[in-house]
Amino acid sequence: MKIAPSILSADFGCLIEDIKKIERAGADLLHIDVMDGHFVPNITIGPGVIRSLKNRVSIPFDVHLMIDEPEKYINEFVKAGADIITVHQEACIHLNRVIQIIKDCGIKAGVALNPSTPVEMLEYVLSDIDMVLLMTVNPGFGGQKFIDSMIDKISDLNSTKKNKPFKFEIEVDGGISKSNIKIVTDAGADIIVAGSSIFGTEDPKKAIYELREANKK
Ligand SMILES: O=C(CO)[C@@H](O)[C@H](O)COP(=O)(O)O
Ligand SMILES: [Fe+2]
Repeated sequence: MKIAPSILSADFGCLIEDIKKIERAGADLLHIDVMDGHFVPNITIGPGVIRSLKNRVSIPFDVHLMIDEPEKYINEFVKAGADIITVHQEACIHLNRVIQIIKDCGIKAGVALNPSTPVEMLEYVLSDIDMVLLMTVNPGFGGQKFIDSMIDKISDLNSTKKNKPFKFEIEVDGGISKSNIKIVTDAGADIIVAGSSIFGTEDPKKAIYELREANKK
C-alpha cells in the first residue's frame, strides 16, 4: 500500500516545510489537488506552485486535475514537474485523446471517477492507463466524510483486474483515516490519498505511521 498525502490540507504558508515532514516520514507520492472553480466549486493552485516545489521535493508528483478541458493544460503541468497526471472522466469529452496527450508527454496517465460515475465508463481505456482514481467523497474539498458505498465500487474495479493483465493501480481519494484504511485496502486500493488525516494533525509523521499500522490490523 502506498500513501499519497494531499497538500490540500497542508498550511500553504509553510508548504515546503509541511511537505518535507511527510517526505521524511516515508510518503510514497505527493498528491497535488488542482481545482479551477468550474469543474469543482473551489480554486487551489496551478503549475507555478508545482514548478517551485519540484526541485525541492524528491518523491513523485501525483497531480489530480479537477478542472474543465484539462487537455489545454497538460503540457504546462508536465513542464512544471508532474509525474502522474489524473484527469476526470466527467471533464473529458474525448477521454481517449486526453490520455494519449498525457502519455505522449512521457509521464503516467490516470483517470478519476466521481462517486456517482460507474466504473464501466472506463471499460475501453483501462488497458491504456496507469491509474484509476476512485473519489470516495465528492471532489472539491478536504475533510469530508468517506462515502461508504464506495467500498463496493473499489471491489468491483479490483475484480476487473483479475480478468485481464491490466497495469493500472487503484488510488482512492477522500475521507480516509486510520479508522477505515484497512477496509479500503482490503477492497483493493493500492494507493491511499490522505489529506486531513495527515496534515490536519499535530504530527504528520506520526499520522503516516499510524495509517500504516492501522492497515496491518
Ligand atoms: O481530491 C480531493 C478533494 O477533492 C482530495 O485529494 C482531498 O484533498 C482529500 O482530503 P481528505 O478527504 O483526505 O481530507
Ligand atoms: Fe485529490
